[in-house]
Amino acid sequence: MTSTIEARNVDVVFSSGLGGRVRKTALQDLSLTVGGESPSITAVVGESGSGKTTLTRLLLGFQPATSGEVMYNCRAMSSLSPNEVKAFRRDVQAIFQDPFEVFNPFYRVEHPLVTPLRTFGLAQSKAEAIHLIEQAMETVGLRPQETIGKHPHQLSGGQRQRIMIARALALRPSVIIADEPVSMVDASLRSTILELLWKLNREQGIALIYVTHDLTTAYQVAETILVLYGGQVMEIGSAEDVIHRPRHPYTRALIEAVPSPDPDIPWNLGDGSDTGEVSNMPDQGCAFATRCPHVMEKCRAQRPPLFDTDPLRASACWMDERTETTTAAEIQRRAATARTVAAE
Ligand SMILES: Nc1ncnc2c1ncn2[C@@H]1O[C@H](COP(=O)(O)OP(=O)(O)OP(=O)(O)O)[C@@H](O)[C@H]1O
Repeated sequence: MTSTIEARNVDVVFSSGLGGRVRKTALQDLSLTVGGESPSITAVVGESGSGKTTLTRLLLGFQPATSGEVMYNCRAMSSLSPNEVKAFRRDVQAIFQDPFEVFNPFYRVEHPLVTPLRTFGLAQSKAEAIHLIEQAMETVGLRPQETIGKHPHQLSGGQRQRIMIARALALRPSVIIADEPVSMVDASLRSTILELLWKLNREQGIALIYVTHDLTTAYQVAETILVLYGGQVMEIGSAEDVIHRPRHPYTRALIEAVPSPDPDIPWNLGDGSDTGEVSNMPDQGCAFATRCPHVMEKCRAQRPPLFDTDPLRASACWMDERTETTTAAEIQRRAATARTVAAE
């Protein structure tokens, strides 16, 4: 059983301009529960300005609700004592979009990991902190001996993002809120990091909120999808229902806007399949039409049509390689190899 965070009918209204006369409702009547008995992955999907960052800040306790309440383990966040707030700060971790912004360029990359371990009393000495950091780095596929001691600019964007995930992990959280964690990494690393988040949920029972503008990656990893527009929940339901049986016109419009690798083949709507399995997807849509385990299976099988259509997107499927940096040339090389396999 993990901790529970619950937003109950929350409004967030910002006042700005002269005398605070300009009012903007960033979230309206929003309710959402994560964690609890069966911790899962909840994706919050919305376009720019829909209120994703405001929701992230609200759930992290950085943004007060104008009305409604955010509960942490059934207690109103606004009523937590300083010690309870400290426990919350360890238990609920965040991963942000830009892994460079979080680092201080003057410190070595392990600095933002050592400090919270000491602050939260999880390590009694620097040596113990380093040991915990090494473990967390290994969990996220980093080699500690090649990482510790470096400065942020000496690592790739993907490595920096994994350090941030390692930082979150080292604090043994029960909830992680990942705000656009893959929007600044390339296609290949995107899959690796999404798979990593997926594993953290499955193997360590961490509840995850995955905030994204990208419906396709939401579908790949999440059990529940919440569609946000103009600060309001347009739709919330199981990933299968939201994608295959969208109820709200806005959700349908979002789905229809997802580009297919083959422009002549629609992504998924229209064939009436209700199986819950993803068999209604055209082969060419594999990279975006499948959820995490299916993606891995299909891509390990190197399905030829996928690689013929769009090498860049297809590269997102290479889940079993922990690629540190993937250049465009490498993607082309992989696509060429796949085409050769297809020809044989
Ligand atoms: N501090 C603030 N003061 C006034 N308005 C704000 C403030 N923060 C956010 N807003 C407004 O609230 C709305 C939601 O903003 P928010 O940053 O949550 O959206 P978002 O979905 O995260 O967008 P993006 O994907 O572009 O980051 C926007 O219209 C924004 O201009």
